[in-house]
Amino acid sequence: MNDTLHYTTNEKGHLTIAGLDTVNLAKKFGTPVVVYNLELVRERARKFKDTFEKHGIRAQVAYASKAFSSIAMYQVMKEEGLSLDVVSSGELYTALQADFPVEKIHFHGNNKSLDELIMAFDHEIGCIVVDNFYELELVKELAETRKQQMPILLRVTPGIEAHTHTYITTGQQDSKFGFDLLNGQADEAFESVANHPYVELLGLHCHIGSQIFETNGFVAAAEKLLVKMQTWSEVHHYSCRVLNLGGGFGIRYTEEDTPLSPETYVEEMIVAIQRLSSESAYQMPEIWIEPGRSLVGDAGTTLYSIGSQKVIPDTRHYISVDGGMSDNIRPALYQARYDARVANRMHDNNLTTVTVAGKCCESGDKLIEDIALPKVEAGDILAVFSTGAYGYAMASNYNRLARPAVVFVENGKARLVIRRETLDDLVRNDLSLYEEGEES
Ligand SMILES: Cc1ncc(COP(=O)(O)O)c(C=O)c1O
Ligand SMILES: N[C@@H](CCCC[NH3+])C(=O)O
Repeated sequence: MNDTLHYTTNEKGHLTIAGLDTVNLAKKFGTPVVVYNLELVRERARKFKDTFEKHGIRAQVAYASKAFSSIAMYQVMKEEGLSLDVVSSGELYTALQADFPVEKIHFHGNNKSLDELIMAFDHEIGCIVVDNFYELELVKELAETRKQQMPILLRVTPGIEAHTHTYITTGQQDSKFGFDLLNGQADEAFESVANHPYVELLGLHCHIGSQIFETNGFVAAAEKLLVKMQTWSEVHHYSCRVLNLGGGFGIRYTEEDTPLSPETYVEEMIVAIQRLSSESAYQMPEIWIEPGRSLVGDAGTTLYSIGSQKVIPDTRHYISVDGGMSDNIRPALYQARYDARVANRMHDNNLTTVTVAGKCCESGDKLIEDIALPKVEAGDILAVFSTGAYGYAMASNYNRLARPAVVFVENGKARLVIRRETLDDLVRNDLSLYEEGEES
């Protein structure tokens, strides 16, 4: 992940992804289309996993599938031996459809419904990451009435603010997620569940935020959680065996981003946790992590067709594409920056500054402000990089735009893994006022 953004092109001056000509991909699958370089996804998955193995650390690397949830991506993660973090019955259902091993599924969320919890019990998933007292009581009740074992982690907020956009920090005290570690909530939760006959408390979980480029936040969080686990061990003679530090490992969207490699994040966590546990004579816990963005983010590229242009002299030159905030809400929501190239003009260095606009009826629907691109014409293909995480996953049908197609490329082959929505898909759940229907 340390290398600078690099693009591969072919003899036609076209951008390639995993050896395939993106202009051909756009022709074959239409635009917008999200293309995943699966080779990169697998490489990242292996680097996270192998680093733990190399150091002989018991670990689970769970793909945080909110970043991009699809049957095919779950199958890839299964092939790579990863675990899976799901946050809804929808993601759990997708995992079941992908035949993902249930014992490696971890269920997150700050407001899981009773039905969702029952689904988790029915399918005997690996663990529920309990977020609050209401959920804890539901889980205990279900486990008792069903006389069924359920492993859990307690999600805690360690009071650490990661250096990232405020909407995507989660570990600080004022957060909707988790039991507060400092004000006694975590202790209260522990006491209500430790030594429960059916609910097995595996350990603690925290997630300090997303798109983080340094390791000290993870180390500080590990320390806070370990100190708590050690206290419970001393006071209550209860040993937690799992320390889950969540996800949040940053990726490169533009040249300004400076991500660390998966090996660095993992190694620094291991060193810190080994040091902390040996200092406190606490047994070395299993380390679980939940990367989302860093597994699929920069492996994804969205190909758009360029349509209209508008030049406002001395002000701005807009070029518009056939998607926008409906397939990538991140620029509008977080002021996220992206990089792009004109896929069929990779060798054209006669650049001009433009703003890439989407096609939604919102002035704020700008995918990239002020980017240097060659002069373009209608029908050119714009490739926006690093759209693989929280792009398709957060897509909407705003303005009744259809969600794009998704394609995986690997070993010189492209495979459609999510069909483009059709106009019929868009009205599938609509009911006519004039048909016989349910009365209220
Ligand atoms: C609990 C939890 N785990 C993992 C993740 C994945 O984060 P990222 O995609 O930044 O790795 C998130 C999202 O931020 C999360 O809320
Ligand atoms: N959706 C956010 C990340 C939130 C992660 C979930 N806790 C993003 O696009 O960056």
